[in-house]
Amino acid sequence: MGLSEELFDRAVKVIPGGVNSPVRAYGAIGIAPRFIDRADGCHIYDVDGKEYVDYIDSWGPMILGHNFPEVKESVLKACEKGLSFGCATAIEVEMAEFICDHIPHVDMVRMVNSGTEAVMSAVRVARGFTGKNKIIKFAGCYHGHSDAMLVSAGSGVMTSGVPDSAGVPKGCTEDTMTAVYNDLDSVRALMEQADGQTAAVIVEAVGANMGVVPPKKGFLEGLRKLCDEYGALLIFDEVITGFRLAFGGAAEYFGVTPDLVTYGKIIGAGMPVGAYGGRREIMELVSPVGKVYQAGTLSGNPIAMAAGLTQLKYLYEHQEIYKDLEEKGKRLYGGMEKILAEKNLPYHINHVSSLGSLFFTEQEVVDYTSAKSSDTKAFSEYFKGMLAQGIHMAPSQFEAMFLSVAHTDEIIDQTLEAVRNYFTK
Ligand SMILES: Cc1ncc(COP(=O)(O)O)c(C=O)c1O
Ligand SMILES: N[C@H](C=O)CCC(=O)O
Repeated sequence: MGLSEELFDRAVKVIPGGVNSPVRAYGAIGIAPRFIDRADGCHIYDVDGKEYVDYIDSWGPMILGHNFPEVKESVLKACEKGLSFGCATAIEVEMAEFICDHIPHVDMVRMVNSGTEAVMSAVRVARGFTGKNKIIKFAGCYHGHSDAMLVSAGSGVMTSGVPDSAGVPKGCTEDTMTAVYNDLDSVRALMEQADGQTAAVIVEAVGANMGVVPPKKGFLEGLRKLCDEYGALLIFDEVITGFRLAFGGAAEYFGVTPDLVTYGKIIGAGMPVGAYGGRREIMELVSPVGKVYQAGTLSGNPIAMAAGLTQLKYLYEHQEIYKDLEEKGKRLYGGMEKILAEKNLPYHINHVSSLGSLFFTEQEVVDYTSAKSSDTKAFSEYFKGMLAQGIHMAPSQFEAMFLSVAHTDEIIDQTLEAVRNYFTK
């Protein structure tokens, strides 16, 4: 028994499921999770001293790779001044100015501590602004674990086969309507049903919590039009795509402008941060200027701001990174597609730039239903086969693989070799 197994045995006695977030528990895999000691570049090391190529990247924020020197230094420097003041700071103003100066659809932004908080707050603002209550989300899209969003959610909710959560009163979700991803007719039907009472449509512009599901051509543009037609706000949840697909996130990548946007872990470079922002007239409704209450003791934490701002500035000044990530994505996911074809395997790869998923299904995956047709047992065997070869991926069929600039061509080719080995059984 290794140290990870020993730690897991101890953990399950004192932490529900032994983990602080469900998907980490390897629930669908049936082995103890790897307990991680440290990470550097594209590698992660477990407590047993094993090295893995990491394709989780802390679920997205490590765009520059783990332990990126400038980010680490900024954190150490900020720590010397104190860890938290619960008061206004210069760095949070700098962070907000930087985002507002460089993201055209963000005039004002409010920092929070997680993606969950960002979405919960954005939805509240959308309701406050429009004076309407109904929200449309998409089956298989995950927007964190606030009560109103735990309806047909993706990510860990999908992996564990729990369609909704216990403990969420019916009243909290009765205004949440669920549409089919990539299906504009389903959105129009709900808008009609809501009879002018839709406050907002919230969408992951690239679905990344039912595995990676790209928007079909015209889908995001269609959402924009429907929102305008029915007087609803369009919210892009860019917790995964923001500053990753392009500096301006999915909005820039696909050329569609949302009214509100939510960010998460990426703007903290891995520190616990979230943010929501958008047009001035909407954001001016947020307390203390407006009537929509939202607060947070640790919001705008100076250490998190230092890490995040350093990463954002680096990304902005080195935008060639986005072309590089696109190329890396083609090399990895395109390479996997070729291996599947070589081996006559009917499975599907979906990818958008650095995000990708291999689905163990013969169906093209375009929405929640087709994602769910995947053979999760086959995924689980594949996961174990890749882990044994030193490749660390999300332990669920319904999560994305994340590339960083630290994944070199050589590392990607080694990963492809591991994929080929696995399928040469
Ligand atoms: C698209 C999306 N929105 C919201 C969240 C919630 O963020 P957090 O886990 O930081 O609360 C996540 C991930 O967890 C996410 O992927
Ligand atoms: N899919 C989630 C984030 O994007 C997984 C992270 C978590 O919930 O722990």
